[in-house]
Amino acid sequence: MFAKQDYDCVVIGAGVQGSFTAYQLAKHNKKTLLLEQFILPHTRGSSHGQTRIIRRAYEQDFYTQMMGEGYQLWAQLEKEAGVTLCRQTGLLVMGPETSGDFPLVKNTLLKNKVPTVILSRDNFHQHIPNMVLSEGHGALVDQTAGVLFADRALKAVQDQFRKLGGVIRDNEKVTEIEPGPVVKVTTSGGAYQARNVVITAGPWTNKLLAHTGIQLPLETIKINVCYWREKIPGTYSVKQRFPCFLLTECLESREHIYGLPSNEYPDLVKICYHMGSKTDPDYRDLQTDTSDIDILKRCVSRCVPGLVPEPAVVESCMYTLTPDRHFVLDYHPNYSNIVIGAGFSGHGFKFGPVIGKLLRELSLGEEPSFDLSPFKIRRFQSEMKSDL
Ligand SMILES: Cc1cc2nc3c(=O)[nH]c(=O)nc-3n(C[C@H](O)[C@H](O)[C@H](O)COP(=O)(O)OP(=O)(O)OC[C@H]3O[C@@H](n4cnc5c(N)ncnc54)[C@H](O)[C@@H]3O)c2cc1C
Ligand SMILES: O=C(O)[C@@H]1CCCCN1
Repeated sequence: MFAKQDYDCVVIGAGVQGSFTAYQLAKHNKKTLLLEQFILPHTRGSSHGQTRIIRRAYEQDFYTQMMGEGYQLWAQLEKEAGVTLCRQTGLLVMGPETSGDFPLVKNTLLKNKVPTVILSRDNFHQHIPNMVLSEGHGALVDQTAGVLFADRALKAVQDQFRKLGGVIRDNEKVTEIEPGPVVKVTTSGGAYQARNVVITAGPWTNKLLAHTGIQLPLETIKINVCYWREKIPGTYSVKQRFPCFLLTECLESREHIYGLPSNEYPDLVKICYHMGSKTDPDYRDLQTDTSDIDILKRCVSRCVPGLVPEPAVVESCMYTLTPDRHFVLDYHPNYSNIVIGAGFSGHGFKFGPVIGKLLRELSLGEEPSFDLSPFKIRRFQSEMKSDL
């Protein structure tokens, strides 16, 4: 057996949430180990890829308010690391004007005084050329929104963590967790113990929680990340100040469809369906359902006519969904020195710096900076009777 190495805190999983949590713990002078099953960087979880949307446009006040601090913390990391991680583009939100999510988002933005432009049918084309606003749909722009450079951000926060004295061990899969006043963590390459453990294992969360006697109602789905070619190069480019966009629902779909201006791959616009089919994270590519791509083709053809309605590039990513699509940020129900950050339901990246801070606060027994009641495990009581 390996001799056990002592840490104040072990964080399991070096995606965006684990990396920011480890960074926050190291910043607070905790001797911290960040464990990752794959060699970094990797493309097997939820945090890889060039871009993500950052926005304050949400149906719920609590997310809009959390992002108030989110932007400040992203700017702080940019300053510390000396790299650009965000580019402001605005987010165009479109959807049925008086039902579903659109009026909720509009209300949250106005209530929280987020810089927002409400577009009318008359001035829509002047602001947003080459896109179609469907009959009965409203449109607005969250001006604070933009693109986050995801891969660059992950590297930046991991580098800062190391600079603070943190240790990252990649290519080490956690194979056992033994709860207790001191938690013992065994990996494929070593054995560690710590007063506190944080589990941020993304799609693998339930596989890890199995070692601690509980299962959460999480579902992992595969997302087909589609890039669509501009018929005329540059039409939807970030350089032309084309915004990110979010269709709350449309003729082709009741799920959200979202897009980012062409940027990371020349002349290709990323447009995805905010749903996918169930998958086991260890067998992601055996999930070959493409019904989402068929929906996207029809929607792109109608609403974004300057794109070739056939994806030129398809990459893969995963969401870990909770039943209500809100995160899990809580103590383990049976062990107060194990904290869980999971179920980011396809919208967690932008919150990375805030989640890191909140999980650090929970882990160190501090008062959380935001009300965490929407994120408690207790809300799943009916789904997980036997475990609670
Ligand atoms: C296509 C797509 C588009 C998205 N768009 C947006 C967006 O525009 N804006 C936004 O805010 N969010 C977006 N998201 C969501 C966001 O990317 C995720 O919420 C976030 O990346 C989740 O991070 P995580 O750290 O929880 O999970 P992961 O990134 O999956 O990290 C978990 C890590 O734990 C490791 N791990 C698991 N088990 C073990 C083990 N036993 N031992 C060691 N390590 C282990 C994994 O290998 C992995 O690296 C999108 C997601 C996808 C897939
Ligand atoms: O979190 C986001 O901002 C995007 C919006 C649409 C769905 C995917 N995630």
